[in-house]
Amino acid sequence: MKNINPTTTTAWKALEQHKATLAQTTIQDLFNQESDRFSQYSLNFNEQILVDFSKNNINQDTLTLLRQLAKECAVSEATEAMFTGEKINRTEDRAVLHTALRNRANTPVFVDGKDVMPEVNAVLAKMKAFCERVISGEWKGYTGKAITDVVNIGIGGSDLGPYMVTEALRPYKNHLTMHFVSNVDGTHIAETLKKVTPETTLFLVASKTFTTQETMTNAMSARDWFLASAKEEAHIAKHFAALSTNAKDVAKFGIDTNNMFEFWDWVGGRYSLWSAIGLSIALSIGFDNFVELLKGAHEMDNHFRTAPIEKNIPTTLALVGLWNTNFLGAETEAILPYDQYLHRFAAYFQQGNMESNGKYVGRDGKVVDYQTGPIIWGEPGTNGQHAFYQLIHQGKSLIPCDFIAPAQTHNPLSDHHSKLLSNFFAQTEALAFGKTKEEVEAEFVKAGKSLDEVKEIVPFKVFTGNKPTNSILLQKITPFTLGALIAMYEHKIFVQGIIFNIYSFDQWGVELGKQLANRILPELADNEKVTSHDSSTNGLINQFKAWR
Ligand SMILES: O=P(O)(O)OC[C@H]1O[C@@](O)(CO)[C@@H](O)[C@@H]1O
Repeated sequence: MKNINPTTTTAWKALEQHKATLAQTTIQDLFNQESDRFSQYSLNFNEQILVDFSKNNINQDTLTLLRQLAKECAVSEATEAMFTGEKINRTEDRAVLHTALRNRANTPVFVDGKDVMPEVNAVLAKMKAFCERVISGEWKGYTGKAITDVVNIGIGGSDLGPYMVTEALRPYKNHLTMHFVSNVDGTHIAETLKKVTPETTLFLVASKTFTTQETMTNAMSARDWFLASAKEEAHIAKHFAALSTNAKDVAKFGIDTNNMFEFWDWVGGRYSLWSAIGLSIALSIGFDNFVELLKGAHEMDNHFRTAPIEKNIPTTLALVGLWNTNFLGAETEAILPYDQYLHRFAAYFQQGNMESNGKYVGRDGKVVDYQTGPIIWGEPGTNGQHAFYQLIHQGKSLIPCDFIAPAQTHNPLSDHHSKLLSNFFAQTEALAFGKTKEEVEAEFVKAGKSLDEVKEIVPFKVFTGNKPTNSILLQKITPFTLGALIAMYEHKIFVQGIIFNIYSFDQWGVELGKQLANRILPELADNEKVTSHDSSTNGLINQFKAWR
């Protein structure tokens, strides 16, 4: 993979110049100039996902320069390197092949000279057989009863993806009740165990490394809780399975390695829902629907790998996003799904984006002098409208937003969906075009007010507009379209990471906190005064000890 500082490219310098030429142009101006702007600045995936990026402060020159930037930063070459198993995760010396997990074409994918597809397919077959046994009731617990509840114990990529997808695809779920435990706060496992019974509960211990403190602690507590009823360790095999790359520690924990669903070090945690980590998804919606999820992602992979840059959806979103952050100064991006089932979608891509591109050191080992990954946040619409949209509309921060909605709802109740979608359409219209002083005054006059009596309130009711948004309209949220949507965002993040010239697939930034927590943990074992830290940390620890 090449090592190119983007700011040294011709395109980046030209974009800096170009920014000045657009500085006085609003989104309203752009729409006035280009009557068919929607058709010029929207793309369609599989006749199932429409991506409208027209409500951004960009014109064709912007896109031309951004595409030139992608080319100068060798995005295509980096894409091929990823798909073909090159070890692009250099600091961990690993390939990055979440795409192989959903490679429904089954074309060979080589890592260290070995085609990984046979083992990928073997694990999928094992997952399928396991799901069929548990869902059908053939799999019995230690008292001979069928499983009714599944508890996924994991954190980060071993939790967020499975949780988000099972929630997003609730319309496809079967009789099994899914639970997700992640936080080491005892409340999380305690509240969950109140809802389940040992004899009908299956625990999935999901951990790529099988060493993560939170997951191991929760798994041990679940094991203790289970054995308090089941008594015999032999019964664990009927109620615990492991999703991991680490067979040694799985066996040490006491889980039968026949109940271990393996994946590999070339699967990043935040890209692992397509792997054995997705077992809870397959148990919840059935293996066939899980395959549909894989198929959707695979189709998006093919699109990303083959579509010309002008039609390439992930690349376009990456470039427009980079324009908003690195040239227009946005520091965050909001993901606003107008679909309650997608209530964990933004949270999922907080890890997906921020753990991938929240880096300050470039691939050359030097500190970069430009913005890298944006802060990702968001909540479902219309709730966000009653919480934080005030700032998006009239605040001083530039907050590009992705609005996502399904044309078809799974719950056609009364006129709910029309109201939801009317808000979805209205928000991007309001953010783009605002409301002028003249329009505000005209409304007051129409209501019988004189301009003199309203002149003080008018400024507060003016909306500048000119706020960039993308609108992503899905025909319907199905396993297939959800898989494509997730893969679309994965590849957007990948393209930005390549242009940022950073390594997107390691996460060294999560290590220091863990290291210091492991140092402090033994200090909490007694009530001795702590003096080994700075005065703040000492003070906090000692007050904790005094109060507990
Ligand atoms: O799956 P595991 O190995 O338990 O890791 C859980 C999560 O912890 C991390 O913060 C890495 O330490 C995430 O990258 C990862 O998804």
